[in-house]
Amino acid sequence: MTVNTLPPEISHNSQLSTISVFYTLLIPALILWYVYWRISRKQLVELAEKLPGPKGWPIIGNALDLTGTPHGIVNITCHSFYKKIVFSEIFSRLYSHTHNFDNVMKIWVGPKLFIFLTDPRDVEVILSSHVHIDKSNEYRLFEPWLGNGLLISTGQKWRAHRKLIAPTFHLNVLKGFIDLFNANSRATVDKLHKLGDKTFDCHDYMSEATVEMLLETAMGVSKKTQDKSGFEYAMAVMKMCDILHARHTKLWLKPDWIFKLTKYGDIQEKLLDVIHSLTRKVVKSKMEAWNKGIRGSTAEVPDDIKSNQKKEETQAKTVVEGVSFGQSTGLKDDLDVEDNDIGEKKRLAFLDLMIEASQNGVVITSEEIKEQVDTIMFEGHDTTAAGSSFFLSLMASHPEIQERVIQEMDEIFGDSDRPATFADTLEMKYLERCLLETLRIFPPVPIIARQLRHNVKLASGDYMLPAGCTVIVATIRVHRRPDLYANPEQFNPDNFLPERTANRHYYGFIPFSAGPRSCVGRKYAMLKLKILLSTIMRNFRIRSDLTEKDFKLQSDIILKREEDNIGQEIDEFIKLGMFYGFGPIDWWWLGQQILMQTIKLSDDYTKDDNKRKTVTKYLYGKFLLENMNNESEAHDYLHEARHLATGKLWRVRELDIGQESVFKECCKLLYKILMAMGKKIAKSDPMQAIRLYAIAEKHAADACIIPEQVDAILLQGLCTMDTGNANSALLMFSKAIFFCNNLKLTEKLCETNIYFALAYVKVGKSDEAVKVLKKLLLEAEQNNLPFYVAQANKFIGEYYLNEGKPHMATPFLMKALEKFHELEDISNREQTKNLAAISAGQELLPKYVAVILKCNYGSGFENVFKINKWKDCREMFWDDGNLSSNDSGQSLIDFLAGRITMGKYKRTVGSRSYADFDPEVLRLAIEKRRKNGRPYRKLSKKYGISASTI
Ligand code: HEM
Repeated sequence: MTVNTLPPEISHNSQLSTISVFYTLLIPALILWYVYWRISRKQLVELAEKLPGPKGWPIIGNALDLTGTPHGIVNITCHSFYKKIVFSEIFSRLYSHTHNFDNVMKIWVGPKLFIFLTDPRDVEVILSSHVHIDKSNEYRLFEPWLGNGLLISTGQKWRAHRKLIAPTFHLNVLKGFIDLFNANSRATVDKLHKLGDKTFDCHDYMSEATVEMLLETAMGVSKKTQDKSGFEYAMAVMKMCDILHARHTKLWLKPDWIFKLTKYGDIQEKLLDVIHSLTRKVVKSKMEAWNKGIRGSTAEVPDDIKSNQKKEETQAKTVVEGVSFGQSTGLKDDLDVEDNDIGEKKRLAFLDLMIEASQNGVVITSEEIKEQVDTIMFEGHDTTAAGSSFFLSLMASHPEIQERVIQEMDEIFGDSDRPATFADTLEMKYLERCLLETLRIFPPVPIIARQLRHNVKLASGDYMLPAGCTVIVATIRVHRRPDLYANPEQFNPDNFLPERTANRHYYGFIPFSAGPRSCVGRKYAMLKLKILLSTIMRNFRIRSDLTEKDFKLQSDIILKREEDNIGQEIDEFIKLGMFYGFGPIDWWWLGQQILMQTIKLSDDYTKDDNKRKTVTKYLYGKFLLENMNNESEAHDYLHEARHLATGKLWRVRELDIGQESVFKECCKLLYKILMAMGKKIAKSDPMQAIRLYAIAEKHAADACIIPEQVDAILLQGLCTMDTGNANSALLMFSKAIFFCNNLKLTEKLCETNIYFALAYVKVGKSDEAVKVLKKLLLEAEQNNLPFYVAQANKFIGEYYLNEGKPHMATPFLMKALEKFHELEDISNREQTKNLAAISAGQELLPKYVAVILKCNYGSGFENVFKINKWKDCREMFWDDGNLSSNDSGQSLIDFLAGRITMGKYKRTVGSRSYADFDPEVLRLAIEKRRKNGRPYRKLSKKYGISASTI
């Protein structure tokens, strides 16, 4: 041991000096690193200095602009039109910076240089190039999810796979999907009808619909391939996007090793499990169909929709150009190749083609297929879900425009509810303009990032972008340029009148990007959106309490609308309810009122997948149980909360509740309630108690509380024994033993073994019981569990006593007595003392009787007392003690009385039972007779000891 002999102030000073040495070394090290970095990246730094951008700090640059909450709200005013748009904090900071710089803006985030482009001429330089196709490092975070799929890959791999995949989204392939688009759109409308007049978040429904359509079309499998709806997958994708967004904005989360140590790492793993399990199922199911010779989608199309297929096929040669399918007028890419360029073989849908390619050669491996399926599932669903949700929101906030869309639908379809055909989609001119305008004002992919390997000269001015920087094409800013769109912040479908689009720069509208790395799914997206949205508009009028200026945008990977205020309000209520209901102040009645109101408020709130509703019901159930002792009502609330939380990964930690998951917490409380209910009725109605314990057991298993699960099994076993079915009880106890052994629950194992032995006794297998007890004794001794050592000894002793082998019983009982005494377990100690006394007594009894028989006639009893006195306190055998006053005689009587009280161990001597002795009477009688000088004879006779024998 070392002793610090320095006085405290000296020790403190030495700590200070260590810290100051550290800083003295750190600061020059940082300066040196900075100088080295500037020299090694001289060209990058010099070219960057010529670019405009907001002022930053030394070393960290503008990194502070990227801190803050992605969901925090600030109001900003756009420079020219004074129209308020509410964006999230980071998003709005960057967005407003871009207004201060005309076409180009640079920011430094530590050593990383980002350059934002907003001029379509510059955007063209980057996007039309076959050289600048590398994605920026930020896309690396997608890798655990999307692998090296089309979105992320580069170089030869990207080129080869793009060539393979692009034709699978050719218009002629897409026309074959129309029936499925119609069928799924109808299914969505049916779901919406069921909601009646309720307000709901359309994004959830759009997400589910787009996932299911992708599965049935591009993947060619039935949506029934997965057990659950597309909703679960869509929610997992949304949460994954939140995590990726957090990693983009919280710089310390970027290194993988730190990320994995955080809660985000854990959550990501679980989400990827949900996502990848769907992909695996999809590929497996398609592979099986392929091996059976089935090509095309295996999804079923209802008959009334199928009937249009023939008519559609005759229109297959229609060639469509222009904005109808998302491309700017005049631009062509690899998706726009003519029909004749596509051989019959290439006109397979996406996953069919992938599987064929993997079987016919080395073009693509099965791992690569999985990566591409993940990529298409993500890119194809979240983007269209966002686009369609924005469309519906805008319809609601512009009723006059909505009416024009509905009017167009009436003109095309009249009163018929027939499914839409491809020709119909070409007729939907106004809806199409509304859709394009939606994608302009709220582009689902708001920015595109590329890594530059070479210097690039810009077209808009005398600027050079240095190799090594990240270029960001700020689509959302390009789309809101006043020189391209009059009143750019205004939703105006006429921006896409043919005469206006014809005069606009090709790269002034790029929701799907453009050039060689443009979106492969743009035609697919447009066709699907037209069918889905037209079906909805033919069935509903959309209303919303929000106007466009209330929209809050989330600076996410995919642009989305922020959560509304109701969710936040419920969160606040929950916190208040918890504070008053469970807090330190005794205001539970206020807590109860708040929780009851929160239940009402959250009952109709379904857009968070019922999370808040579930949490509130859970809290109220807990309140009723803990504060009101109202088990049955608490049970109902908790049961409902548990049901709603089943299969959900909700962490209630965000709401400061601090449990692992609502589901598990509900199960724990339900377990408690059912066990308590069971115990209350176990005596009067053991059958019902068994049922309650069985449900409690299931809850304990769900909550992963195994010792509690074992308790529930033990109680089932005990009740089963009470019903006289000891054989079933044995089975239950062996189940409990199995759990205890597996999980090394030694103490529980000991307890269970005691019940196990008891059940053996009940079925008449006492020898088995004693084997179990001996094993238990060993186990308890090895694990130093004195209570179970005592219990085992006691029961083994009792067993031998019952067997009529007191000489074997006594050592065990004496050991048990000693242990209970040490443990100060009074009740067990007293019981064991009696047993030990009986056992020892039984051992000695024949000897006592023999001695009495040997004693002479007149003093038989006196001698018995003397023997006993000698046994207890080693008094001289020949000393004539005073029987009436000392306790030696009393101890014999007690001994006899002990046997009498223990009843079950009673033995008879001669013709009389010891049970007939009244110790007090006996003592007084002996005393009296002795004093009268007529000792013992009659008394002996009275108590059945015959005079002749004596
Ligand atoms: C409204 C709907 C959609 C929008 C706004 C959209 C937008 C975009 C954008 C802007 C890019 C370029 C991203 C970048 O370079 O960082 C892109 C790429 C991509 N999109 Fe889409 N997309 C949509 C729908 C779809 C659909 C439905 C699919 C598939 C079925 C799809 C598949 C892809 C793929 C695979 C890429 C990567 C292409 C490559 O790098 O070669 N997208 N999308």
